[in-house]
Amino acid sequence: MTPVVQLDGVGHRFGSAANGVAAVSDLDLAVRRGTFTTLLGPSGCGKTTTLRMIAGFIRPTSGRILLEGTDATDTPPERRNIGMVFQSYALFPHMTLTDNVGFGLRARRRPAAEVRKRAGEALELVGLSHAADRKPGELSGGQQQRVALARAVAIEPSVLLLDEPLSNLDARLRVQMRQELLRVQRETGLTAILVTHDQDEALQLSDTMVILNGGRLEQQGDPRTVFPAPANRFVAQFLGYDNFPEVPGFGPVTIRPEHVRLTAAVTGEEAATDSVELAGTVADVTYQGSHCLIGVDTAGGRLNCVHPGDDFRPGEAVRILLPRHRLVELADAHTPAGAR
Ligand SMILES: Nc1ncnc2c1ncn2[C@@H]1O[C@H](COP(=O)(O)OP(=O)(O)OP(=O)(O)O)[C@@H](O)[C@H]1O
Repeated sequence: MTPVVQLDGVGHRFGSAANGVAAVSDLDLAVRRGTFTTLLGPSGCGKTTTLRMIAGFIRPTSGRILLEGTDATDTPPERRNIGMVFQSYALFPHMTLTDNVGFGLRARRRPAAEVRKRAGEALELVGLSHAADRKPGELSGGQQQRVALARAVAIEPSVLLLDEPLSNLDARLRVQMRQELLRVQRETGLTAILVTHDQDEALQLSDTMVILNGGRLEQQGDPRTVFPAPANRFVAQFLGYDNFPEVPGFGPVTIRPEHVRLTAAVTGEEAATDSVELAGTVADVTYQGSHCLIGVDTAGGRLNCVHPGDDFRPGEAVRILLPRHRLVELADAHTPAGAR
C-alpha cells in the first residue's frame, strides 16, 4: 500500500552551508494510512522541523517528500490537504466554535450547508456540540484544544499533524486528552503524526514511534518492539534504562532500574544461573514511599535500582542480581550525534 506520507533522504539546513545548522539529516520515513506515528526526541532534535516540512512550511534542502505517492516537495501548504493542531490552540477569539471549526471548509469554498453539517459533526466527535455557539474565550484549555482538533478533522485531511498539542495542559488533563486524541484518530481512521518529547505519550499513542537525535533517526518501530529492545545507548537512556554497567562476559548492555535485584551480601544464597551476580556498595538511598531508589557502586560502574523495601543504608555491601533475560545488549555503543 502506498504510504500516505513518505520522506526520502529528507534534510533541512538552516543558514548557509558553512555556518548553518543541520536541523534534520537524511531522514527516511513511510507513514501507513490510518496509523498514529509519533516523532519523539529531546529539545532541538528536529521534530518540529520535520513536521513543518511535511506541512510545507519549510522546504527540505535535500531529499523529497511524497504525499499519497506523489512528489509534493514543492507543493505549497494550502494545496497539501493537511490538518494541523498546535501547542497554542490558534483559534479565532471573535468566532463561535461552529465558525472556528468550519473555517477550513469555508476557505475551501464548500457550500454553507455542508460547512454547517461537517462543523457540527466534528464538534460532536470531540464532545462539544452543546457549546457550538460559544466563543473560545468561554472554554477551558482542554476544551479549546478539542475545538482545534475538531477544526483540523473537519476538513477530512489526508494527514493530521499535531505539534505538541497537549503540552500546555496540566498533567491530569494531558493524560485524559491523550485518550481522547487516540479515540478521535481511531474513530475517524485518520493518519496522524504527532510531535512530542514525552516518551509516555509516545508509548501510549503510537503505532510507530520515530526517535530522533541531532536531526537523525535513532530507531523506529512499534512501542512494544522498541521499548524492550532499544538499539543503542541514546534510545535506552531516553526511554529510562538508566544503567549501563560493565558486565563480565557481555558487550555493551543496559538494564532498567526496576529489573535490578539487591540482596544483603551475607545471605549466602546461591546465585541463580539465570542471573548475573555483581558485588557492590550502596551509595545512596532515596525514599519514595512504595519503594526506594538505590544507587550502588560496582567495579563496572554505578547501578540504579528500584527496590521494594527500605532495608538498605549507604555504605552497606550488597549482592546485585541482574536477570539475564532483562539484560538488553546494545547493537552499538552510542556515538554522540555531533561526532558523526
Ligand atoms: N528558524 C530557525 N533558524 C535557525 N535554526 C533553527 C530554526 N528553527 C530551528 N532551528 C534549529 O534546528 C534544530 C532543530 O529544531 P526543531 O525546532 O526542529 O527541534 P525540536 O526537536 O522540535 O525542538 P523542541 O522540542 O525544542 O521544539 C535546533 O538546533 C534549532 O535550534
